[in-house]
Amino acid sequence: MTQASIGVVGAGAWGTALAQALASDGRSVKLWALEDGLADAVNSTHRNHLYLPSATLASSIEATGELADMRSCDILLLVTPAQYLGRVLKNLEHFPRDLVLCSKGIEASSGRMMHDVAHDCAPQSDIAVLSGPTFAHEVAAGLPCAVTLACGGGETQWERLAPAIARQNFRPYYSIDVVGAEVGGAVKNVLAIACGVVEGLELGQNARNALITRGFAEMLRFGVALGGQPETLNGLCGLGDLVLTCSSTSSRNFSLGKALGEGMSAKEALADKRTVAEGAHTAPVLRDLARKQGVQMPITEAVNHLLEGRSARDVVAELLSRPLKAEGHAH
Ligand SMILES: NC(=O)C1=CN([C@@H]2O[C@H](COP(=O)(O)OP(=O)(O)OC[C@H]3O[C@@H](n4cnc5c(N)ncnc54)[C@H](O)[C@@H]3O)[C@@H](O)[C@H]2O)C=CC1
Ligand SMILES: O=C(CO)COP(=O)(O)O
Repeated sequence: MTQASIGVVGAGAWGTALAQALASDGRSVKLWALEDGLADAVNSTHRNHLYLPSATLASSIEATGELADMRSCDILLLVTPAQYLGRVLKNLEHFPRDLVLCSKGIEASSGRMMHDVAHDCAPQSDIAVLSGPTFAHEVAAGLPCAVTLACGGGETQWERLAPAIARQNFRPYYSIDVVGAEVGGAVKNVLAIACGVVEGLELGQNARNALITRGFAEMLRFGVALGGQPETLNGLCGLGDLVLTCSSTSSRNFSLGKALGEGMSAKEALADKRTVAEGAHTAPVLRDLARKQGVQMPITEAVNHLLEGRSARDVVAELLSRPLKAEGHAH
């Protein structure tokens, strides 16, 4: 049987790392890069100097600046920042049967989750979500990791995707819960900003772990309200990614929060960034969706206050002054 041909759309840190993981067994992988000259630089130097300078890339990665070159792919991994997914999909001329969404966020202008954005553009394709605890630089270095691969097309899609995506050190776990997988990735980015603030203010490890646990309760409430399964959020794409991202300055979201906790203004912290801190874009739309669903998300509300310019100390004091309640309370 011939191997499915794979394309990766988006040559930021994560798209580049995914291309590298998939090319690690010598398979050829197409990689679309937006920036002028980046595709040529990747092909000639086997490096992505803009987004992942630490990695040496396989020569079987073929980068291109032309989206039209992705038309021959059987499987496309979509790895743009969440706010650009709709725009890039509109420019794709042809959609393969399998689309794998790898962005972690919610479209701010419409409140749509990524699978809704993709479905609206490509209603004939089966849509899967790949998400989990995966810092790009570690994946690109070939270190082991595991992800949730939630297949909207069910087991038959999994049977197509698993052999194309699994590698010795890159282990996908099957799920059918696309909504749960997307909620995990989108919400953990917002919570990582909050944990960074705790680090920046030097509030200690107890406070950070309280925030992770209470943040997880928010993620669960929101995910279940949208129709996701609790067991998905207990897994790699939920709790697993939350713990990773809330514990390390390798996370752009955690680092953003840390800068805010150290006293930098949101405007300064977000200025002139080539790389994306998705939580800053997701936080307002997540708050609006949660309010619409009647789901309480006090940490998400607090992150919004910070991004709107309130001082980190005031926001933390407000969180700590909330009325006491039962730990397992549903709201
Ligand atoms: N970096 C990581 O470790 C991981 C990132 N992700 C997710 O992957 C997604 C992409 O993140 P990264 O690759 O880290 O991005 P990055 O921060 O490394 O790079 C920014 C990306 O935005 C793209 N971009 C900028 N303007 C654009 C436009 N107008 N249209 C389309 N694309 C545009 C750039 O071409 C580049 O690919 C995000 O949703 C992120 O949450 C998921 C897992 C791990
Ligand atoms: O999603 C990630 C790890 O799983 C990367 O986190 P950041 O986007 O915060 O860097």
